[in-house]
This record gives sequence, C-alpha cells and structure tokens, in this order.
Amino acid sequence: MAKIKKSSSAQASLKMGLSDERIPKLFGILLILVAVYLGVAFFSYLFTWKVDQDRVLRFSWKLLLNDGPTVDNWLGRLGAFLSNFWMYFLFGVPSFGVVYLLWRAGLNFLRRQPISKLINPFVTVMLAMMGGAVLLEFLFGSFTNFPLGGAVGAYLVSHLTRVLGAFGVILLLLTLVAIYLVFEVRIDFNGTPEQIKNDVINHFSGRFRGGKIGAPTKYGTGANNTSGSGGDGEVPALAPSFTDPEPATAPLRPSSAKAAILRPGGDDDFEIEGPATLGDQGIEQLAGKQMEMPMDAVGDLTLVGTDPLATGVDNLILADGDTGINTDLAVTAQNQNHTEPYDPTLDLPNFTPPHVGLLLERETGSAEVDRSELEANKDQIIETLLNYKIEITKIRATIGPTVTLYEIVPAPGVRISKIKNLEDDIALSLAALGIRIIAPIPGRGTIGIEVPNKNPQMVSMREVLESEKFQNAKMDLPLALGKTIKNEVLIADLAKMPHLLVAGATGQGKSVGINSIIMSLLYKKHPSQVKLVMIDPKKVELFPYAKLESHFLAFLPGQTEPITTETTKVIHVLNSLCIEMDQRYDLLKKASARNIKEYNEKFVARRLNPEKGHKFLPFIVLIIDEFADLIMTAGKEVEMPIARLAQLSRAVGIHLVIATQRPSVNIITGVIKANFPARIAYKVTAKVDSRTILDGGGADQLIGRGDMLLSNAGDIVRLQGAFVDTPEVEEVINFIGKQRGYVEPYLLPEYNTDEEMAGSGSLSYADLDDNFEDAARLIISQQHGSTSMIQRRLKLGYNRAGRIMDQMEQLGLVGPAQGSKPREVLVYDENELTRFIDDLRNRG
Ligand SMILES: Nc1ncnc2c1ncn2[C@@H]1O[C@H](COP(=O)(O)OP(=O)(O)OP(=O)(O)O)[C@@H](O)[C@H]1O
Repeated sequence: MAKIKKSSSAQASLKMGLSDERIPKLFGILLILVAVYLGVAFFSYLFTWKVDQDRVLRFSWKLLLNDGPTVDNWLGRLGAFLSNFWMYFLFGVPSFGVVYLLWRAGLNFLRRQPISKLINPFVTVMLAMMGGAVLLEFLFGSFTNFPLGGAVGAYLVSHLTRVLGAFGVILLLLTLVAIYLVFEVRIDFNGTPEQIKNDVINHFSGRFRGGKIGAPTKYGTGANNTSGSGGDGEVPALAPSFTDPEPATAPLRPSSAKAAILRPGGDDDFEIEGPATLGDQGIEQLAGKQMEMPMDAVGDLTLVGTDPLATGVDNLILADGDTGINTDLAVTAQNQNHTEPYDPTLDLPNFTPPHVGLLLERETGSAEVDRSELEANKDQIIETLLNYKIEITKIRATIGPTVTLYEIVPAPGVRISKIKNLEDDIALSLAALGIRIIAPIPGRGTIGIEVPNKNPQMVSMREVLESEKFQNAKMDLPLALGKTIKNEVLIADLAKMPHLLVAGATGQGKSVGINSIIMSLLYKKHPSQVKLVMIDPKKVELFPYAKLESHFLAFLPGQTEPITTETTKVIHVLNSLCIEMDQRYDLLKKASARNIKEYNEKFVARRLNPEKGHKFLPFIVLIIDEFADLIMTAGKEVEMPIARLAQLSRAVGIHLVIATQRPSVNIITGVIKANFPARIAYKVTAKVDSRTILDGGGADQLIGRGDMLLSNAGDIVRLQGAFVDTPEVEEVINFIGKQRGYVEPYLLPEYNTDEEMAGSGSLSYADLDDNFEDAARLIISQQHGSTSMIQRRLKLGYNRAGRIMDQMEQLGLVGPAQGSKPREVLVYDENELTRFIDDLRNRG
C-alpha cells in the first residue's frame, strides 16, 4: 500500500497537471485565507466605517494606489476598500455570508469534493443575504446611518415599500420565512412549539456541522471517529440499559418490623415504588435495589458502517464511466485518494434522519394508581400465601406501566422452592388475569408477584425514542423495546444479542414490536450503516417498507419486489446471505481482522485497498415476519441456512430477527432455539408454548397488548412494548423514502442452485432480470454484445449488466466472453427473440 502511494506521488511530482490533487488543495487554502481576510476587514468595518467611508468614497479604487490617504481599517486600504464595497454598496451586515461561502468553498477544494456541492449553500446564502439586507434595512434602517442592509437592502426596501406598502413588506418577509420553514426545514406543524424549535435548531446545527473539518457526524462515524459508536472504552461490557441503575430515592420510613409476620389489612411494611402521584401519607417511595438482567456480553462489535457504492471496483467503474451518475455520489470515487479517514455517511451527506414529530404524542393514560387497588392486592397476596402456610415479613410494590410488581420477603425458614411449587395454585387463588410469579427474583432472594394494573398505561414509541437513554445510546444496533416495571426505557443492542426470536399468539403485539425494532434502527442509523433484509411470507406486514429500497434495504439482484415473499426466493435470499457471510469472512481474513469492528477500523484508516475488493461493511439485519409458513413449506431448506447464519454471522455483522405467531416445537425447533439465546415472548395461550419460547412458563400469564417478556440466555425481564401505529410507521417511511437514496440499492450476492448453474435449460422466465428483455433487444438490434453498452443505454450498474449478459450467454443468445472484445451475438432478428422469450414464458 505504502509502495503504491509512493510511486503515484512520484509520478505526480513529475508532472503537475490539473489532475494533480495539490492544485485544488492549494486553491482551497487560498480561498480560506481570503475568507479570513475579508472576515477581519468586515469586522473592522463595524468600528472604522465612519472614518473610512468618506475616504473610500472619495478615492474609490485609487485608494489602492500609493498616493491615497491612510485609513483606519485594521487591514489597510484594501480592507477598507473591500469592506466598504460589500457593506456599503452591496448587502450591509449580511455580507458576512460571503465570508462563509469562501470558507466553505475553500474546505470543499481542500477535501476535493465536487463543486456541485456548493450550489445549494451558494443559492441559500445569496438568498439569505438579500433577505437579511431587506430585513435589517426595513426594521432598523431609519435608526442609524450605518449601512445595515447596504445599498441592495435600501433599494429593495424603498422599492418594495412603494409597491406593497410597509405592511405588505412585513407579510412578504413572513411569507419568505414560512416558505423556508416548509421547504427546507420541513417543519411538522403538528408538533409542539418546543419540537418546532428543536427541528429548527437541529436543521441549522446539522447544516453547519456539515462544514466543519472532521466534525463527527450525527451517526457517530465522523472521519475522526474511526472506532464508530462503540469505540473502546465507550461501550460497557454489559449492554448498559439492561442493567437498571440504582435509583437515588431514599426511603421515607425505614422498615421497622422486619421479623414480624404480616397480616392482611395492615399497612405496616408495605412499601411502594412508582409514580410520584403515590406520595400519599403512609406510603413510601422506596429505594429498592433493582433487578439486574445482564445481556450476553461476549465481544464488542463496533459499527463503522459501509457504503455500497463507495469502494467496490465495480462501483468505481460505474462512477467513472457513467456521466449520468449523480455527482454527489461520485465523491466516493474521489474519496479514495484522500488521506483523511473515510466516512461512509458522506455518500448520502444530506440524509436527514426522521424526527420524532412524525410519531404521535399519545395520551399514555393516567399515571395515578389507585391506592385501594394496591391495598386490596397486597391483602389478597398475604392472605393467599397464608392459606398455603407461607408467612412473609415484608412486601413492597413497584408500579409499572401495565403491571405492579409485589416483591415479598418470606419469613425465615420458608423455602423458596415451596413457593415455586405452589406457583400455579397461588396464581389461581389470586385469580387475576396475568399474574406472574417470579420465585426467586434473581440475585435478590425475594419473590415477585406481578399483578396487572386496572388502568394500564400505554408506552408510546415517541416517548421511548425521545428518552435520553435512546438519544445517548452508543450501541451498534440499538432497539428501543419499551419500558420495564420501573417505568424505565429499555434499550437493547441487537449486535450483542446477537439474534432475536420473537414469538407470541396472534393479536398480542408482535407486529407492533417488529415495527418498533425497525423504527429504532431507522431513527438511529444512517443508511450507510445498516441494511435491512426483509422477508414477509404473509405479504401484508412489511410491504410499506418497500419504499426504503434505495436507502435501507438489501435484496437479491434482479428482484422486482425488495421485500421477499415467496418461499423459493426466501431460500435464495437466505443462501445468498450465507454467501455474503462467507465473503465477509474472506475479506476479514485478507485484512487480518477478527471481526467487523477491526475490519472497518482498518478501512476507515484507509489501510485496506478497495481495488483488492475491500469495502465498508454495513451491519445487515435480516427480519423474517412469520417464519412458521416457511418452515412448514420448506423445512430444512429454510432452517439450515438460518441456523448457519445464527451460528456464524455475528462476527461479520449479520444479525437475525425472526418472528412467529405459532410457537410450537415443530416451528421453533431445537436447532433454532439453540442459536437464538435472546427471545421476546408476547402472550401465548398455553404454558407449553411459553416453554417452547422461553424454556419456562410466564408468557401464558401475560396480558397482551404489547406486554412481553424479554429473555436473554435465561434472564427474563418483563416489558411493556412501545406502541407505534401503522400510519405513524408510514409517515416515517415516507419521510425517508422521499429523500434521495443510493443510485443502486445494496445487492446481496447472487445465489444459484446447482440445477440453475448446470446450464441454460434450467433458467426459467422468472429467473430473468427485469431488464433482460430490453437488454436482449438492444444487443440484437445493435448486433453488438457489449456489457458496457447495456450499462450505458439502460442506465444499469456494472454488476447488473454483467449478470444480464451471463443470462444471455446461458440462454444461448450471445457467445462466451472474449476478453475486452464484444461477445458474438447469436440471434439476428428481434422476432426470433420475441418467439424465444414467449416460449420461455410459457414453460414457466
Ligand atoms: N405495545 C402495545 N401497546 C398497546 N397496545 C398494543 C401494543 N402492541 C399491540 N397492541 C394492541 O394489540 C393489537 C394487535 O397488535 P399486533 O397487530 O402487533 O398483534 P400481532 O401479534 O402482530 O397480530 P397478528 O399476528 O395478527 O399480526 C394492536 O392493534 C394494538 O391495539
């Protein structure tokens, strides 16, 4: 690598032409210096204008000659002349916009970004300068002699006031601001004033952040931030939000009668933890230790991200050769020559992540908990346990969004196993739907009884996404799943799980849960950092996400629908993912990297050569909504690749989320279970189903509507899932879908079954690329078998055009490749092609 660099720079020094990267860099430095000069001169003008103005006006450019007068401007006569020119004759104070533009242009040249990137800021700043000049002149012009809005501002104001009247000018200015807010900032007027303010602040901070050298991006993959979101020392060994922090509330009244046996009716030693509205006399706000539910802490993968167009040799060919390609994307190719760290998000630099205003602010229900409800439940628990001769010394309540946890301390001598054995009887006696007994609560030595609240609260997706925990989560694949019994938002890192099995009876919240998982990723990650592979045999659950095809989705080449629904295609996708996994392992091996984190770090530092096939690797999340149908129809053909992926894909950043509403053993097989230590169970109808999912009961005692158990390697935590409705999901999808995506989506490797590879005979009509017919017609009409012609004329990527050419060869339309020469075309007449294709179609 070092060698290559050396020789190329030696060559460059022989001939310093326009292609020499040093020239734009020099030019960039020059522009920055000019910007600094003008900035200082303008600033000085604010103080020296009175003295200098007369002299400059009298002498004009002659001021620059030797015999002119002296001036006060800190940057001499040139400073006085230029600042007067801009401030007095042009835009007044908004002339500082020119300084910004020069600075920005300088950086652009330094970074060797395309000039087209400057068009937007140029137009915006020019308009802002004009608007600003009018505004300043209109509002304050009559109070000062200083040319606040310059001649431009003064002229426009006087002209506009004559045409529209003073009030008309005010309305015009307000209209301009409104147009800006609607088109550029995309304000959601449904939001609260606070959100609108945040949107505006985010908009502007985002804009200006884009102009700083090496500033970390909002996705944590800034050029300087090579270790990505989970750099060393940043990610705790345990997934942070899985371990609830110790709350700081102190007990108001210490428990006095520890040894006393509790009787129903009394409220001694009944301690309650929960919403503040419970601060009633006689009830305590308790500082209890919290349940610890550590996640699997093996390894710590770090996201750096990837860009599908950026680095593959194919894509570089595409970027160089195709004039139709968006110049912004061609940054990528230039990015290759840079010495600064690589930043994958720069390939879609203007991508704006969805804002929470797209989600509804829901009425989460009253936080008030009825004291009599608590007392009644406490009495019933004590009484029921006494019936079984179980005495307790202390009971404490923790009120969650939908259930209250009564934590009891048994009297000395009561064996926990006794309570465990009586679990079903106790539940029956308590006779409320959804009672779950946890005996003992791991690490606490106490027993938990969860009882549903009469007035459950909903947990909205918006509130969990807005929570500080989510906002600050430095995880590779953060999932905002819901709230724990302690009303705390729980964020889990899918990258550490490393796969997730989701199961529950129909109508209990699974689809909402899958949506909240996807939403979490869409809200937190840039399209260059994560790709979603979606499989939806039911065809109804995931289809709205198809609009994200050129942003977040990955699928097979030639696939018309980016979301896979047919079983045969699903098998292809799964096997293709296995190939992707193997290819990623090969890349890791070549790069001597142990996992995706190390690999991407090396890539960011430009220690891996893209010409040798190295590229940025995004995380890939495979989502299967309803894999029961697949297992039933394709059995091992589906189960085996899933198991293989689950066993091996973690190190290369491929993670699986598979869901089913049929939690039976023939669906969730031993092989699947063994490879999915992290599982989510929604309510199921029978205990046996709960055992199938969680290896234990509990899911049968849930209350539905998003009430769920999250289990990781045996540790179980009860959560109220975040709720997001389909229209909200669609809003978010539209928000992203409307933005510019990659020219070519992220394609998975092609997978051919053995028969398909055997020869032309097995290639069916369905296998043909969507552009096959057009490409074949082109080749035949031109009698010229060239891939690059297909690429150019049909505006296809190099890979895809190459694949179409292979299919033509398989079908005998063209001869084999002949090096750089075009292939021989074996069909001479388009009618013959029509017959051939009809034939193929009829064969199916
Ligand atoms: N987290 C939640 N909070 C509140 N209500 C919820 C939550 N999740 C689901 N619900 C309620 O339960 C209903 C069913 O949820 P959902 O569609 O997710 O179930 P499902 O298990 O996916 O059903 P199916 O298997 O038929 O697709 C929702 O329409 C909603 O009313």
